[in-house]
Amino acid sequence: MTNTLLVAGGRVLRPDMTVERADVVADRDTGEIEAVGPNVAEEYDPDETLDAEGCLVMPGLVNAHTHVAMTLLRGYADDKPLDPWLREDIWPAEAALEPEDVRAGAKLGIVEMIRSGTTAFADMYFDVDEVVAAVEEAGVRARVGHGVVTVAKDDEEAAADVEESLRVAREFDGAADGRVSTAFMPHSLTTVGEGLLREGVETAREEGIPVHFHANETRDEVVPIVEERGERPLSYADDVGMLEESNFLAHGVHTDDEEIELLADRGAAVVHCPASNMKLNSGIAPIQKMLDAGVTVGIGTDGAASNNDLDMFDELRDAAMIGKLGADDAAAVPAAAAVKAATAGSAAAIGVDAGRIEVGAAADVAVVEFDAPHLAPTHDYVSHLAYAARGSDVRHTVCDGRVLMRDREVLTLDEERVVAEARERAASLVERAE
Ligand SMILES: CSC[C@H]1O[C@@H](n2cnc3c(O)ncnc32)[C@H](O)[C@@H]1O
Ligand SMILES: [Zn+2]
Repeated sequence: MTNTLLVAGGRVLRPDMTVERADVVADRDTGEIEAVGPNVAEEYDPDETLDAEGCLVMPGLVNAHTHVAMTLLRGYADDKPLDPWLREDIWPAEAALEPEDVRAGAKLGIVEMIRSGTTAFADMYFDVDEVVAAVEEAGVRARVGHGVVTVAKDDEEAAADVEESLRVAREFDGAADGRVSTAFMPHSLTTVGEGLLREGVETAREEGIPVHFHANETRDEVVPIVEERGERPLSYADDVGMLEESNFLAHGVHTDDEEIELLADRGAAVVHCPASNMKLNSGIAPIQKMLDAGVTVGIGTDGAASNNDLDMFDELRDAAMIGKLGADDAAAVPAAAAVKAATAGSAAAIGVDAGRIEVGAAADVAVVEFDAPHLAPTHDYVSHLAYAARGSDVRHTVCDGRVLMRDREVLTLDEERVVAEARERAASLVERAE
């Protein structure tokens, strides 16, 4: 007998963005969706049932680029562009981080994500064992990695940082019953020196470890690469071997047409972070052009210090809105494209078999309640997901067939304690940093 979870009585968002009345059955032993259909509930005697009456059952959202523990620095430094923000505020504060801070910040971020229907995320940070422990306890899915920065380090320290990222990628792959996967994560093309970047990427390729990095985020980052190397950043990344199909880069704001073709040709994915790009005034990524070229596009929040929340509903609305401004075309990045990017696109980008309600896919589900005034009337469910719904409309969240939030109560973490601990750790972190 299989151990099953039934999500009953709702409407289901299918991979082609159509919506139908259907029940969803998850096999909790395999963590996969076992059945989807209008009358499948009759065939099962489920171990657990979630009521989805008046709700839309959609794939759990996938936050394809974040620094989850940066929730501790939410609101710590605002209203600056990327470079001074990192150098004057964020990096000095992060230098004072203790492993317990990373655990507390990660738990806070994960609670926020579970509450807003996110079931998987990709994370680049430090003290990755603490992030993994938080993921394990919370029941979500994540691709994690240690972010490498070699600038301002001596040769020995720099090489050790690369080695640490590879070690982390080897050690934690498959942790938390397979819900954790890993990547080698050089921070960016300008913050990691060429020699070590090439060595690290080559080792990662040899061992089948994906690579995740920030790229083409600001004009200030692109210009020196072009001036020093006489080539565009993604041409350099390609030469280093960073545009393989399993690899994914965050931002891609200042990406020209040739670089878009290169991405499409090589198969590396782009994770669009519209809120962070707006807040740091980094620019507008050419997302519609990327979609037209066949590039895999996912969506991420980036860290909570440049967003300032981890709500993927905000993010997919921002993606749809700013996509129109960037393309100077109201038809660009339509609702369905944004929803696809935040689900199947993000899942493909980070390499998890989720992001779609389909038999055999991971049983990662968000059940969104549609009875709030801001969702009435409901002419079009997909339109509402992109332009009107909020994270707080999520009623239940399921990952790997396990209920993480039922009727807006997070079951796997003690929300009050998580928030209190994060407040305490953030206060002492900031004291230590000043
Ligand atoms: C070395 S771990 C990751 C590193 O990235 C920093 N970070 C946060 N947001 C951004 C961003 O938008 N671009 C580049 N780097 C960013 C974070 O503070 C960590 O130091
Ligand atoms: Zn980032």
